[in-house]
Amino acid sequence: MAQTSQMQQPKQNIYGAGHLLEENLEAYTATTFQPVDDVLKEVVDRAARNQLPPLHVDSLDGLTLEVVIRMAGYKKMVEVGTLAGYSGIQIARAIGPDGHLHTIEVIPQFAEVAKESFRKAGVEDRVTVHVGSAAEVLQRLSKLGPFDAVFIDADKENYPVYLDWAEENIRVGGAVFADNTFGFGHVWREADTIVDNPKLRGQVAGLRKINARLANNPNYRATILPTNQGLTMAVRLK
Ligand SMILES: C[S@@+](CC[C@H](N)C(=O)[O-])C[C@H]1O[C@@H](n2cnc3c(N)ncnc32)[C@H](O)[C@@H]1O
Repeated sequence: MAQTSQMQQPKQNIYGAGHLLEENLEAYTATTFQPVDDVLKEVVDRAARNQLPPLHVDSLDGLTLEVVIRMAGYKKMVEVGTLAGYSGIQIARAIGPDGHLHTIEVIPQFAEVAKESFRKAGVEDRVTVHVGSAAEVLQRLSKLGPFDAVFIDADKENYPVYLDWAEENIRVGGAVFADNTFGFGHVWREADTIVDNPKLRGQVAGLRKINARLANNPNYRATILPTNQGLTMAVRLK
């Protein structure tokens, strides 16, 4: 049918699942709300020149994170997964000059790129970049808690480990944010049905666990923003 043949093919992500947001709406939101300013664009370009993978938070999710953190007035935050500092800059802007962000990156080269990003964004005084495996660094950070919020955006398989830590180290009224919680379009599947891609199977298993845990924990009120990547957010009630 003519109408069908004129329809745009849905965009595909790296695992072949479609993006949720229709392309015209995606273009409209990007033009209107302008989630990527010159500072963030420079980070993306410099990260590419340094051959970092292009895995920063979806630009609209990053902006949402910034706006929600500002609304809540959070000041003391932890980020698991720094990469080049893209989302870290948005968090740092949101917490303001009297806030502090501890961000954790396992690859030293990425951490160096991120430090440069924080310098260039003028937020280096309010950000500490910790180099190391998140599970280990988090244990050391416990003594600085409790924290207002944690943004989980590293190895998806280990999200449940990071959620364990977050549950112990955020205050009542604080929040857990987790990125990519649609599992690249596959989170609706039982993980063990993903037979052809063991990495994705592990990622989906981790993501399904944290979504279910947050959705069913009476100490939290949780939702998932239905963006292209899925952004889970949960506030601690008690
Ligand atoms: C999706 S990227 C983070 C993107 C970043 N939050 C942003 O939006 O700009 C995930 C990052 O987590 C790091 N990472 C992966 N496993 C990790 C671990 N076990 N501990 C700490 N960092 C880890 C990766 O090296 C990568 O830089």
